[in-house]
Amino acid sequence: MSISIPRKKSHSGYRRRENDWRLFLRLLPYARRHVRSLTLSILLLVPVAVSNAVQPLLIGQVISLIRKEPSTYEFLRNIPFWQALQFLEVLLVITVIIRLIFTGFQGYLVQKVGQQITADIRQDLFHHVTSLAVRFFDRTPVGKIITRLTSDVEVLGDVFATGAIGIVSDLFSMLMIVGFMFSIQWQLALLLLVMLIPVSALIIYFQQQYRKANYKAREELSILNSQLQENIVGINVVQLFRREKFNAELFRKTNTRYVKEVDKTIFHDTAVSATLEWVSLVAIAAVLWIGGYLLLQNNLTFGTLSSFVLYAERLFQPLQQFAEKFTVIQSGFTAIERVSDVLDEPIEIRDRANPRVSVFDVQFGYIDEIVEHLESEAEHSKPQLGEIKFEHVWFGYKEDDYVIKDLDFTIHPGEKVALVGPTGAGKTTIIRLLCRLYEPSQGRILVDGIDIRELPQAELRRYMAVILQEGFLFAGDVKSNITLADGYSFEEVQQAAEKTNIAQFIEQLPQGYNTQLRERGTNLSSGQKQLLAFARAAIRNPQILVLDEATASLDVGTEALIQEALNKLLIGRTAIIIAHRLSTIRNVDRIFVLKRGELIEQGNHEQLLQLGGLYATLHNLQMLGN
Ligand SMILES: Nc1ncnc2c1ncn2[C@@H]1O[C@H](COP(=O)(O)OP(=O)(O)OP(=O)(O)O)[C@@H](O)[C@H]1O
Repeated sequence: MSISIPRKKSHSGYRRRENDWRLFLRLLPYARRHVRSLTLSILLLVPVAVSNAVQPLLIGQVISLIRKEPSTYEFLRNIPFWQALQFLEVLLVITVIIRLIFTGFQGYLVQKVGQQITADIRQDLFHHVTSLAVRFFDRTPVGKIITRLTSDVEVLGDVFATGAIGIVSDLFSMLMIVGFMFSIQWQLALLLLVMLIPVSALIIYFQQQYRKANYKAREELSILNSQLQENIVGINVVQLFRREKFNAELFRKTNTRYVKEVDKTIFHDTAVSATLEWVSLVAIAAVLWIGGYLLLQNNLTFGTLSSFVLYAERLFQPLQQFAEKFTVIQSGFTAIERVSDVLDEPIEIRDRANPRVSVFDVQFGYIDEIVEHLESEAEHSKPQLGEIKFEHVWFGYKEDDYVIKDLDFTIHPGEKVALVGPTGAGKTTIIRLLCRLYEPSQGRILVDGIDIRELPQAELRRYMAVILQEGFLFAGDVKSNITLADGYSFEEVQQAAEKTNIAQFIEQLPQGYNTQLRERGTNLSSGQKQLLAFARAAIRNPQILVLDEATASLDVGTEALIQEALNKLLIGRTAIIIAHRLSTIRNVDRIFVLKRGELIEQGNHEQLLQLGGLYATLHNLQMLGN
């Protein structure tokens, strides 16, 4: 178990920082599905922004009116004082009510849409990740994928949940305020505007720094989660080999790095708030200083000065909110960038757009028909389907490092072939290639004369059943672990269990077929898990059966029971059996002996013994062992 996860120096944050605009465009298809709610929520921001900008003006007018200053609007001067005052107060109350109601409703709407968009993205990510080729999972730590699917998507949701979309309204508010200010008194308006420019530049700088730190923090979080996941999954090894202290130290180091990066984000975030805090006070002081001077010179009324004191505060207030939201949006962009990394991961193994053929078209319409056909005639005639052909197949997990070299063989319908060879010879790899979990670098693989790349993957995998050494079980009951949501009836499940001689074992479980299994089947033994894997294969009536060390974890008694069931199951089907214990494959039709990815011997047990090659050596060694 390796705990250290290579830390890429040039992570994609540096490698390819997509510009924000392009990242934003990635959200558009999702936003388009909720276009009405989104438009409404943006439209609602307009009256909120207008009310916000109008309030200081109204307050200034009230003061001017009371002090009978010339800056009072003409039409207010022409109506009785109390009526004018009432008019301004009513307007003020209306603006307050508009802000109150619309802000609340808008917030609710945006959050609701945000949650839906987040759920859509999460769903797409899940679908995409589960469609990716095994190669992707070979190189990507699970924790990293989980972080992207959970917390990165969550951060994206925060963009909506915190109302960061209201950034539009903050911008609009600022524009409205600037407009109103210039309409009242241009010198003071200019003063505030000039102050706004360097402050905005400073904020943009801090935000950029924040973004960089945030990307790194998210990367560290991925590593942290990977370590966590690895330690939990491998808890037995961790405890048996007393790695707790050592792993805790590794974890502490990553944790410290994570906290350091988060600290940086906090620093840049608070730097923005602090800057804005004092700038808004300086702005008020500047307005009072210059405004006071103008007032003393009778170039400014008291009412207008009051309006500007309020404007100075309000101009920086949206900027402050803008900065806060900008921080959330920056994290959101980081999240889109990271989520996009996964979404952009090409699906290496795809079905052809128009698959030319279907394996089921060959002779029968549907697999069950094939099986029915086989079961009725199997005893008497040789099956016609289930041929496997490897044509000069080469393959390497890494480019040019071939682990399968020029494999060229045909397995005839109904033939039972065993793959033997030393550890690492490439036996499992052959199975993976046959199931199209990986694609050959050169050559092709044919099933019943059809190149497997021409077949939809679902059909190919329905045509064959693979039983691995480690049966994987999902959380759920025994029944659903056999059907795997394929719509088989309870009777069929029972029949499959009986066919594989495991019905008795299932009935002994506390609730029989309804016994709940824990995640990864931790409440069953390895042998018991394996038994369920046999039933899972049997119910599917596969034409090709692949057993990869499938009986290795069974005790001798159970193995004999399963072997008997297997013998029945194998009738009329092609089978590939991987086994290390050569005694279990003595009766197969042909044995392929592999060494470093090459097929070096083939024949039946007797022939190979006579040949006196690698098989004979392995056989003799095992005989000595017994
Ligand atoms: N996912 C992988 N990524 C990179 N290399 C791999 C991967 N899986 C297997 N290999 C390498 O490919 C070679 C063949 O492996 P394979 O699992 O096919 O051997 P095998 O014959 O099934 O071995 P065993 O008998 O131990 O199960 C080995 O050298 C192994 O290290």
